[in-house]
Amino acid sequence: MTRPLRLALSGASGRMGHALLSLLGDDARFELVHAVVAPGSIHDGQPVSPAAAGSLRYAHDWTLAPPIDVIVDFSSPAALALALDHCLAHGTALVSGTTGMDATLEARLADAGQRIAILRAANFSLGVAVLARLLREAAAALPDWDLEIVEAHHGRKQDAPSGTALALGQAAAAARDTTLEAAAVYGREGRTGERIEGSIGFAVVRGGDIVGEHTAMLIGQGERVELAHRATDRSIFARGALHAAHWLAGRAPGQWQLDDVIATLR
Ligand SMILES: NC(=O)C1=CN([C@@H]2O[C@H](COP(=O)(O)OP(=O)(O)OC[C@H]3O[C@@H](n4cnc5c(N)ncnc54)[C@H](OP(=O)(O)O)[C@@H]3O)[C@@H](O)[C@H]2O)C=CC1
Ligand SMILES: O=C(O)C1=N[C@H](C(=O)O)C[C@H](O)C1
Repeated sequence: MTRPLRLALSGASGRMGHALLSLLGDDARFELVHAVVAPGSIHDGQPVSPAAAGSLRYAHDWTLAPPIDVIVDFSSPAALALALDHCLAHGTALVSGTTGMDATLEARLADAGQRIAILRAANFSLGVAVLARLLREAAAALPDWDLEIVEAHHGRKQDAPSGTALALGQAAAAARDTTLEAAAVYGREGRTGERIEGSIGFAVVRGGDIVGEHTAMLIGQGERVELAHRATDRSIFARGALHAAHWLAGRAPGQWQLDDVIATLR
């Protein structure tokens, strides 16, 4: 029998950390060996909860981490940068769902694929992967229709638009032979003038406990196509990330995609 993969969590005390820990308790594919929280966190040094690994306690950095096969990161850009340092120093595989990075960290992450196996996704749900495919097809089939992307999340979310909304926008832009940099319009206010032809508009809703909702509206004259996904439970993201971690550990260096993982599930 093969031994379980040694898995570490970055962002272990967060909403996604909790969802991952809940699944890891029953997942024989993994042994949780390290669980990182923010420096100064009330969780630092406390027993990991829900208890996934006996006496394991939350840690505030990677210095005392044991050998790790794969890090799963749902945290913040600052925490992801530290997890990436650890992966590069030890050749460890990295699965990350963190969103809201600046261009410098984006460039470091893109470069990391030359040295480690890395898989990033703004959304680890199967439904959003299918939504992206449908949107690519619709955006190409209806090239002149206006495209607006509306997303809604809980009030504690730190970044906007969501990583998923941006990824959907990128997918649609590519299907129309343009880029998000060229086409995006983020929010509208005051005397905006007419809609810019060919633009992709983003609108953001924040409130309460919304897990994550994305709607792409393709708006024509006298008709409209809406493609929507609503997440109601974070376990969908956690399950997707653990599938990805199991698939990624031990792979050759590279920038791997969630679609690579999904292809093997068929
Ligand atoms: N790709 C996907 O499918 C999904 C992606 N996400 C993304 O995952 C990320 C986390 O989301 P969520 O769990 O809701 O966020 P939370 O705010 O609930 O949790 C953030 C976690 O990161 C830790 N953290 C924050 N800053 C640091 C730091 N500087 N060093 C070390 N640890 C740090 C926090 O520790 P502490 O508690 O101690 O402060 C906490 O454990 C976000 O970017 C979100 O957009 C979310 C859901 C799905
Ligand atoms: O912060 C969240 O909660 C989520 N973030 C991701 C994003 O920014 O797209 C994915 C999901 O919608 C939940």
